[in-house]
Amino acid sequence: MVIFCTSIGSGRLSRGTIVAIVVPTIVVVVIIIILGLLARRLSLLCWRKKYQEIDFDQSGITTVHSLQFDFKTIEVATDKFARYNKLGQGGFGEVYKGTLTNGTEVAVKRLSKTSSQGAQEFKNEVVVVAKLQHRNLVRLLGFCLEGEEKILVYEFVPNKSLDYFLFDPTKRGQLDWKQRYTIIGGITRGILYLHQDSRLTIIHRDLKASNILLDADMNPKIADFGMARIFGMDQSGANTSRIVGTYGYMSPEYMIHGQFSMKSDVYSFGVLVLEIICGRKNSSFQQTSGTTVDNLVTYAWKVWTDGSPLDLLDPTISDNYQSEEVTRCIHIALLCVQEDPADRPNLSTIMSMVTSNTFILPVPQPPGFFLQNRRNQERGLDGLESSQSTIRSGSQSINDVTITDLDPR
Ligand SMILES: Nc1ncnc2c1ncn2[C@@H]1O[C@H](COP(=O)(O)OP(=O)(O)OP(=O)(O)O)[C@@H](O)[C@H]1O
Repeated sequence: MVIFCTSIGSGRLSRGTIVAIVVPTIVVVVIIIILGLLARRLSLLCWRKKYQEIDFDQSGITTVHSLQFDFKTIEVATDKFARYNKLGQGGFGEVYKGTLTNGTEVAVKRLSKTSSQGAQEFKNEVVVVAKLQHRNLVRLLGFCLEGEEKILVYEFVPNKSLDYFLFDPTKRGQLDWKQRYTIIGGITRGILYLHQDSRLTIIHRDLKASNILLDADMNPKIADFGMARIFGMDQSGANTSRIVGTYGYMSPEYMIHGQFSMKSDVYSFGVLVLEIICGRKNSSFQQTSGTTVDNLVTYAWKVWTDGSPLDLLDPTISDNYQSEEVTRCIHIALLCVQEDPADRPNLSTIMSMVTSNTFILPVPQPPGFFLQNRRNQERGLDGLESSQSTIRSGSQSINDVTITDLDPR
């Protein structure tokens, strides 16, 4: 450049030479500037796209694409659904543990192939359910839909389910009262979110100990809350001719008349709380005194009215509990299992009852199945509520039972 300038200054370069050098230089500089501007514009565009995606997410629009896993990814994660990865088998299909390539552990639910629901509807439901986020709910991370395969991918919850501890004679000793009380609080928060705090009203319809998973710190996470939606099981009304749920946890009006509502979930919650307190399964609970045989709910009512509620407490819980807390939980459970759904508290009231010891609890009315149970005993139908089997409706059912099949009257 110095030579070039000196040459011009000394007048040694011809006009043609100057043009031949300067013009290409200017062209190159202009091209560099244009490319720089383009690059800047491009990065701005990318940034805006990213921003819009985040914004979309916050406004409630999640793309189906972002939730979709391809079958190959699932196969790799589960080592082709290897037996050693199998976590268990539920009414909807088999569940496997998987590890994604980024190290995230997932639970993969391979749904039975008989669902009648269409692919688009299935995807829509997954998008809706994946939006539900609460620390006491098992998070649905995505799905896979390829050929006949319908797969749901959940966050992996490491400590198995509540029934695994609660109903095992040795393991239930690992759950002290403090933990059980925390678990009751967490389940309450989870159902409150499903019923009232999310943008949807979700009635679980199958609340039970095996659907409560425990995380690394033994905090409860409700599982399977979206299954009914995902399967599109006759969900639109408050009455159904088909019943899904598990005997023993189902409210009388739901089991007998097919009427489900948030109050039928409240009933199941009440049964679950009683199980957590006594460490025994509702379905196998039998307490005989004289000629009467009580199930868990009727026994809880009996000890309550006798003024000895602590008789219900799991004997593996030694002295390390506050009797007012236990009594209060039994009281709340009895309010939840009352015969008339209108008498049962809603979840926000239950939340206040569980968290505040100054909240005045009303006097409970007799529980559902209390009178029913007495009638059944007289008529030799006692085993009716003792089966723990799950009932599913729809084409994927294992026990497709209609109301008339169940009506004990
Ligand atoms: N997200 C998860 N993380 C870890 N384990 C899970 C997860 N989801 C399910 N499991 C385990 O997989 C097994 C089967 O679960 P699934 O929910 O399909 O059936 P279930 O609750 O046992 O029965 P049902 O279908 O009658 O409700 C259970 O042992 C459960 O603990």
